[in-house]
Amino acid sequence: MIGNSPLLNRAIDIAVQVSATDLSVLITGESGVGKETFPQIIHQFSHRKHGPYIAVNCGAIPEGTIDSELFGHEKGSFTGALGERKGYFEVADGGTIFLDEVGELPHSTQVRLLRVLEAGEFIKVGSSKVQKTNVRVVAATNLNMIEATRQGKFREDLYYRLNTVPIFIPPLRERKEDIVLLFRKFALDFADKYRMPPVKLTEDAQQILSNYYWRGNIRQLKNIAEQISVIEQNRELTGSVLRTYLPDNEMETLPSVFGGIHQDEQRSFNNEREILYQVLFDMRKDMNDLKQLVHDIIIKGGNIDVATAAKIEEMQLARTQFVKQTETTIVTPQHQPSAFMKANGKHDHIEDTEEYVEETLSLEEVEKDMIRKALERHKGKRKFAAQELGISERTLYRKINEYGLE
Ligand SMILES: Nc1ncnc2c1ncn2[C@@H]1O[C@H](COP(=O)(O)OP(=O)(O)OP(=O)(O)O)[C@@H](O)[C@H]1O
Repeated sequence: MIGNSPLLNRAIDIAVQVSATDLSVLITGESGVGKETFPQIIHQFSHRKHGPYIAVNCGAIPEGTIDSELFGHEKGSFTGALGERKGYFEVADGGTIFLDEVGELPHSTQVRLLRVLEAGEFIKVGSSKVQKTNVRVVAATNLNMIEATRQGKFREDLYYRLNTVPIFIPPLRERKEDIVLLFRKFALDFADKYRMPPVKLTEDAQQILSNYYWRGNIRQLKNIAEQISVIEQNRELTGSVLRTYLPDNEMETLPSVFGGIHQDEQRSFNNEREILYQVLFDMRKDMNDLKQLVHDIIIKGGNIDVATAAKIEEMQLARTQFVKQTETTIVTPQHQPSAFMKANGKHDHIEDTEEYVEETLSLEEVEKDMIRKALERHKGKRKFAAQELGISERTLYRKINEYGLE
């Protein structure tokens, strides 16, 4: 865990102290501050460290199945319950369970959870037999739980039971001294991952980085460190280049405006950069697919069978469609050269693409497309898709529902 600010150290101290007890802990803090590391510290420093540790993202499990996931079910207790199943509370007996996004739990599950916390008892879905379990619960949320209890979304008794020991993880902007340290660590990690020299920050870039608002906290910082590590040729990052990576909606918190670029143009520039970034990743994937294809063809003695031919055609089609989408997205409706195009001297190209203007994709469509592709790339695994997209699993879950991508 990187960081040395007094507020972070205090949170770590509390986690270590409380680990020796079996008290419930509620970790709060904005999204992306690093809450997930704390239950692991608590588990590792506790007498339960040789027992199981199970992390559950309550916000990512559909309401209809969460009781069964947490507490198990009996055979035939609902359609599709073909066999008996153990829940996490049974499996984690003797260990620790981490309930992330605990504020998202439905009411029926809150009742069951309260019973486990108070009596160490639970009942499987479809059963009448009371079972015992000895599990330490650590929960986390980025919601205002007092407000949630006031609005009746979260049971007050459960909130106080969970909140026996509260640990607050401060947002990144309140531990400025950690920002450059974290960036260096991520720059080294990504240099290793992409086999490139690490990006280094000039003095003014360090200042800008430290004074930025970081609404998405460490997750956002990590995401930006990755973008920079992949895209920037010059491995010494200056303040003016860094600014182009920081979303403009938080730019007012920076000491000065961009070198003469208008806000709308900057917004458009940022959207385009994200799309180009996506193109780079897609191209890398295509390269790997191609290498695999060539390898398969060589193994088959140079013969291309029907399946391989179909795969090649599919790849060509996907690439043509993506290039077309990308082109239409970066053409502004008023036929104006965008900031990116100006910067790259591609003004002529825009005036030649009138027929594309009507097809311009909305940001929502682009977002939907990116989410669909990320899910495909990770074979439906939301955790990895969310990581690639730089959003939380809960946000991804919400967007999947919103866009009907199930
Ligand atoms: N101190 C740290 N040092 C290095 N990496 C960190 C640190 N804290 C967090 N991270 C990284 O930042 C990212 C976000 O952290 P994490 O998922 O724990 O945030 P969170 O507070 O649980 O967010 P959410 O509420 O959205 O689930 C992760 O990739 C994590 O590995």
